[in-house]
Amino acid sequence: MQSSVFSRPTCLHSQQATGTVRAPAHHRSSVTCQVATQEAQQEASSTSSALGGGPKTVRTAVMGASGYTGEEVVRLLSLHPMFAVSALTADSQAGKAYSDIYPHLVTATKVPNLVKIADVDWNDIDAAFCCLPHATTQEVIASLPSHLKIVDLSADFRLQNVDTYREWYGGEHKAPKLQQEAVYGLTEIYREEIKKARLIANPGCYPTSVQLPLYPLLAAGLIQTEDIIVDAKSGVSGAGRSAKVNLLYTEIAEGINSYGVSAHRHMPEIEQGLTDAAKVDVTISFTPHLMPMTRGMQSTIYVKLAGGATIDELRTALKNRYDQEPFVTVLPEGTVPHTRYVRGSNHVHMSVFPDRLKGRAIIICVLDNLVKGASGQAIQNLNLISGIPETTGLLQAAMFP
Ligand SMILES: NC(=O)C1=CN([C@@H]2O[C@H](COP(=O)(O)OP(=O)(O)OC[C@H]3O[C@@H](n4cnc5c(N)ncnc54)[C@H](OP(=O)(O)O)[C@@H]3O)[C@@H](O)[C@H]2O)C=CC1
Ligand SMILES: CC(=O)N[C@@H](CCC(=O)OP(=O)(O)O)C(=O)O
Repeated sequence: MQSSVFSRPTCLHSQQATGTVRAPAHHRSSVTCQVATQEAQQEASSTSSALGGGPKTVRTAVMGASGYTGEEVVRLLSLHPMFAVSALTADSQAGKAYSDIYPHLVTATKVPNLVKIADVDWNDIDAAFCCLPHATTQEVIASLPSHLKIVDLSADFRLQNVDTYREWYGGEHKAPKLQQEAVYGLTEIYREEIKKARLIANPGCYPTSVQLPLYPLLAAGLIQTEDIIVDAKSGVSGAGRSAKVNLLYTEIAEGINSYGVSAHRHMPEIEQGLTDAAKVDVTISFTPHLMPMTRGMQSTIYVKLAGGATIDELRTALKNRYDQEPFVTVLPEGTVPHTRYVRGSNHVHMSVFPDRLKGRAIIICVLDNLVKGASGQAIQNLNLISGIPETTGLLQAAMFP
């Protein structure tokens, strides 16, 4: 069993000296990368898989591997010492070699060809990443054998209330029992529940970028539960790889547009998490925008301070909450987050600013929609439920410039 899906050495970090330097939080994303990658990999190699106490290598299947999030799982697993890619599925692209559809992964000579889901031998698989379009996933997952650990990247199991699912996704939930079993995979918030889970509902990209900053602030009563306004922006890869006219270069370049105005299906998902934090109903105003960039996401969030709280208190609360988190960095006062500083990485950057309007704050949070917004967080969650260090295979710094 191979521990890397690539045929050549892919990580120079594994040849570098170890150390125990811990950088200041705002530098941590890049500075500790070389050290921590090796530490995590050594720790991972000495940890038995929690998946039945069987082989150390976890044999994974990536369903929907011809799509963008599936590709991102395969790309990230090239640096993962414990997860092997043992099956790749596709629909229209089934039958092809992986490098035929993703030539940048031409060195991934050890990955299997794309097959239909029905042709996977699940006896040879320990865990699955489900990267299928939402509403197609419920029946697929319900049909899989129960020994599998599953991280579902679609929205199908995120909403705990199936009535809310019907309202926003336009149909009855087809696996309501499984829905009750699913654990929402916002790792930094629900880590302990995730460790014990078999089925993870991986969060949406927008919901990750809104809940990570707001959850601790609502839980601490530092911001009001009303009049939360989220202005969010996404790169085009957020819409997947399938061909659509509105995603053509000619329709995207040199302009931006809002979509899903007052109606985007991520609103109930975000409200579910924020309500859990505040312990009272929270509603938000949320408007997403499509940006002429390939990947990246920014949520600019306008909130009202609660009970005389100050901007410094908000910043301190977030810093304290995320100080030990390897993937979440609260930037120093006055520092503006940029999507380009998290591009290709599992890192989240956030910052708190005073609004010119008294009693209000502006919070900005950025991430890569395909990594922390999807496939990176999915691997982080499977690391957790496999009993290996959560950072395994994920500590690479952002691609810049
Ligand atoms: N893109 C992003 O930034 C994010 C996406 N997500 C979610 O992740 C999931 C995957 O998204 P993404 O990778 O962007 O989507 P893509 O459209 O890029 O890929 C979809 C994949 O699913 C396969 N597929 C489509 N229909 C079927 C079917 N009926 N049966 C079996 N396989 C099928 C496709 O196969 P083929 O190509 O062979 O036809 C392809 O491999 C979605 O639920 C999405 O909402 C979540 C967070 C962020
Ligand atoms: C740019 C773009 O189209 N983004 C997608 C969101 C990303 C995503 O796929 O979210 P889910 O996992 O919830 O489906 C959208 O707005 O529907």
